[in-house]
Amino acid sequence: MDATALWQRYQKWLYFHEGLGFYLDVSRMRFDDAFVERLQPKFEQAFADMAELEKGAIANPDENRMVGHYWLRNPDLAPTPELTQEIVSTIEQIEVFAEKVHTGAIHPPKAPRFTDIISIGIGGSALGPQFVAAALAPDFPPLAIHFIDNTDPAGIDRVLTQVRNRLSSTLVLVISKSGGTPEPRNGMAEVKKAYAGHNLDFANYAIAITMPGSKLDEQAKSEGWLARFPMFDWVGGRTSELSAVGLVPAALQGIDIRAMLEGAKEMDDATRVPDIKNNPAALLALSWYYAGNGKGEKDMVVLPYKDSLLLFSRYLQQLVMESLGKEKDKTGNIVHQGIAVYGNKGSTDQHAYVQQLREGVPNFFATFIEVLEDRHSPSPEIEPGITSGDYLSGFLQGTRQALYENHRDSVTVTIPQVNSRTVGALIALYDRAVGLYASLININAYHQPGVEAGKKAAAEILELQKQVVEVLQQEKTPLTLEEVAQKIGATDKIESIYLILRHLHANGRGVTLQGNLGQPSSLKFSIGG
Ligand SMILES: O=P(O)(O)OC[C@H]1O[C@H](O)[C@H](O)[C@@H](O)[C@@H]1O
Repeated sequence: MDATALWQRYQKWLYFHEGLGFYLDVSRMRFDDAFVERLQPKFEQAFADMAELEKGAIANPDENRMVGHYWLRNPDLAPTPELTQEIVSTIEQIEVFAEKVHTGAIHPPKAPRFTDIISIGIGGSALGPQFVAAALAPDFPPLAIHFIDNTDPAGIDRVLTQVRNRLSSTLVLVISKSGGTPEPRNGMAEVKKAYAGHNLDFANYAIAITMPGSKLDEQAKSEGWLARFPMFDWVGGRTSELSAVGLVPAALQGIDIRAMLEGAKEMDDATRVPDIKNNPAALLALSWYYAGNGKGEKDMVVLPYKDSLLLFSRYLQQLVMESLGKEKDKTGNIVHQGIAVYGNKGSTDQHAYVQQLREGVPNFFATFIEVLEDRHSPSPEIEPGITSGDYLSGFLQGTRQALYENHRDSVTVTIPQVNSRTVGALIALYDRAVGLYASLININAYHQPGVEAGKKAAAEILELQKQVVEVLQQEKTPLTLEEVAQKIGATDKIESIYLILRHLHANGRGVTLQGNLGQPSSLKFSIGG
């Protein structure tokens, strides 16, 4: 396509939202009108599915749940007045609480103000708060946030070390929808011990964000924690940023949560329009379908040209891959769907893997995120007439062009600046794009059956560990792996037993071994003695 035709195509497909100052350019995806025509019936179905979902249909039948994250930013849409009230009052509660923490009306027992937050959560209970903190927290927030999003002891130590001198003025958010996920449970248990070690009563510092009645909720209630905020059954973890999960940490950091909700609501209104060309989420879903042939054949590389949006790709990774990565479609056919998502930021990534994008395996399409405002103040010139921001902008254009010339397609999302409204809008845009795309390919985007397998296997390993330790504690003489396995009747688990013992040995857990480390079958293990 020559330059004139491409410019025509650019203008033909450019989407602009005036209220948000938001643009979407899909001109560099090479679909033609016939393709759009062909997808039209699927889109009609997708728009209808979304309308049903928003009205409160059981859109997640496998878990028998409604899917209501859109109601969070427009509570009047909720299917019952009770739900509307619940949403409205939770937001008010969050604002009042944050205000009291900021003014010192709520303060730690031995200090006038809270200074820091340790936020404990994983998956959807971490990625949104992390993304939003990096994108929107002021340079000097009223409370500085630190995340524990794993059960890695060294990671936990790192956070506890960062706040070691301020533990007595550090709030702890424990965020878990289910209230039973092992990682945050472990993080909480360790942090609680750290507070006890400093003679601080954890309950005076701890806040639970979880479904009412969950294990975590019960614990918070019985121990009299500082506060509890509800997470609703009908909000999935990966779409929970605009529920208490994201709003509590954001409000505490001084982020304008009303503006985030407003931006999301405006984008929800725009993406409800049942017309592909005038609906930015539909244009994204169309582009994804085109790129990957409706089968995820191409990966989505997300490249925001703005440091503060670095974590957007990670946030999207869960949203897209956990929602779309499914073995079966809704009819039960084996489909192995999904779209792989990765990326960090431009122009940084141009000096890392963009070489492969331009010349290597053509197994991706790019999503550029452009921010029009370089910085809040005027930029100095670093060459006559040229600023650093001009470079950033030039690099984005250059990479988009270089990829296109080599038959690598891209979409470009443009926002005027990174602020609470535009971040809310981005979250809503992708929520809807995922929902629409899921309808196009006929899968349930709102469950995650595959996650359970790993959890179950891990639980079995921990059970096996207890048995292994018990056997070795009873034995007087060192045992080989085979002997251990035989004694517990698990000869098929010999490799697991080896890995368990190697880990215990490396951590001074009383396991001694003799033999050749490079030949596991030569090893003999004992405990104590
Ligand atoms: O918030 P939680 O219930 O602790 O869940 C945390 C995360 O873990 C699960 O394994 C799910 O796959 C995620 O969708 C979820 O966000």
